[in-house]
Amino acid sequence: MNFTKTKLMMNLLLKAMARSLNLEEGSFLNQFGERARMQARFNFYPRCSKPDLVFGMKPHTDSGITVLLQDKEVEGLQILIDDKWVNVPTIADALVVNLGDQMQIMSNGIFKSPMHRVVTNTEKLRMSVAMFNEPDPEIEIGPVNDLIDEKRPRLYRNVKNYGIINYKSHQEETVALETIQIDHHLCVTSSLMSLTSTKFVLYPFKMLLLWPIDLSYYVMS
Ligand SMILES: O=C(O)CCC(=O)C(=O)O
Ligand SMILES: [Fe+2]
Repeated sequence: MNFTKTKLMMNLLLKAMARSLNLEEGSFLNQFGERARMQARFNFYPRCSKPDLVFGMKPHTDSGITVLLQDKEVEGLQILIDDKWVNVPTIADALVVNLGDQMQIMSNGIFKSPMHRVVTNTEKLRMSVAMFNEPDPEIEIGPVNDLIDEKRPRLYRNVKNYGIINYKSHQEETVALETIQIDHHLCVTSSLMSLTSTKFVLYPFKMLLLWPIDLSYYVMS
């Protein structure tokens, strides 16, 4: 994967996501700033004789927005849907896009940051490449104003350098989002739940998105 091209694709996605919520195109992208971070991680999961005891990667949520190139054949990535771990299918040459906590924050809870993990197996090793795009840690990010109203009050405080908060929570096995969550009356939260359920959506241009979004106007060259 190429850094510049991946960033261009992520920028398009961020604009498309904003438009899908009838927001101004830069509502998410501008919060990433000129000095947004882009990091790559190459994951190697060897075969394991005790896959029921050993994770490839323990359950976590990503911090920003992630584009993942999975192993062509070997499954291993799972996301948590309704308290059940569900395999993310392998599709040759497809990119998996995963939204992290900061997208949940900026969208005031509309886009979900799915809990995910990687399991090992006894037969085959697995590899993946993840590209992580995060807002400039110096920039304060927060829910887009147009997504806050009486029916949908602000769910998160503004925050800077969320990557570090998420990293520390991962080490301590606590939930990072809870540290910046603003608690409201229960009925408000439950009305939001119907909007936020995570789904797999497969698009003709081979992108597997781990959240519901209408990208019908968006064309990849
Ligand atoms: O290897 C994978 O499929 C997922 C890796 C992952 O979740 C991560 O690097 O954050
Ligand atoms: Fe991840």
